[in-house]
Amino acid sequence: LAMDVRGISDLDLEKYDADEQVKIICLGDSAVGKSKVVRFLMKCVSRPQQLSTYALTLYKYTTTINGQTVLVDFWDTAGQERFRSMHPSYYHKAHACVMVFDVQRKITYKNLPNWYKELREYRPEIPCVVVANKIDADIKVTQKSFNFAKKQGLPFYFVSAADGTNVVKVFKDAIQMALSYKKNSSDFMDEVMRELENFDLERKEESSDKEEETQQGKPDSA
Ligand SMILES: Nc1nc2c(ncn2[C@@H]2O[C@H](COP(=O)(O)OP(=O)(O)OP(=O)(O)O)[C@@H](O)[C@H]2O)c(=O)[nH]1
Ligand SMILES: [Mg+2]
Repeated sequence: LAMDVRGISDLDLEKYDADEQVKIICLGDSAVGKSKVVRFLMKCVSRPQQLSTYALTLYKYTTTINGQTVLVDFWDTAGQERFRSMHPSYYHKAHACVMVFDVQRKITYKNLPNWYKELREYRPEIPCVVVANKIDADIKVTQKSFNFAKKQGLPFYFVSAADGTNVVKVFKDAIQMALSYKKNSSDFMDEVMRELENFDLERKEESSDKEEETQQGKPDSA
């Protein structure tokens, strides 16, 4: 699977003439507005593409950040969150997460720690932002305090997918964080992936050195 994902990414970078690629995922209870937020965003970007399967919609677009062309893969699920848990492949190699709740439904806020816990099981260190959506329904909610984000040290945004308040800002920030995460990543799984890649290279080098080695005598066996 890892090989496939890597293969596809490389093709994409060429196809889109991009310098970088980030995968952003979205978490939160059903009907909080995850899809509406990303659909609003797609109206603000150039050349958006959409690939849908029964369980997942993948949005792709390119954007320029700090002079670099960044290919953004945004993953949105269709209803899997009703089962309170996402398939592990959803988290695979994600670089940032946008966690959404509905300011009009307290239960969706109360469920944030559950989503956060699952995220951290798969991706211990990726940047995560918290989105309080549907503020258009009652602007007074922006005076309320929602302490979950502060307690976890996560950026927090009041958003409306209906009128677009802060939508572009959230994603701009999330992409920027994803890029700097990619640069400085120390997630355990990423380390493992890097080691595997290096291991592959070492083995290739080793086999081309083989002839030389046998002539010089067998190295100490470990
Ligand atoms: N007033 C208002 N309604 C919104 C907003 N965002 C989403 N909605 C409405 O909330 C409902 C659910 O929105 P979706 O985008 O389908 O929610 P979702 O999180 O993708 O839901 P699932 O795909 O079922 O998990 C829809 O009726 C939207 O029109 C918003 O910012 N303001
Ligand atoms: Mg949806």
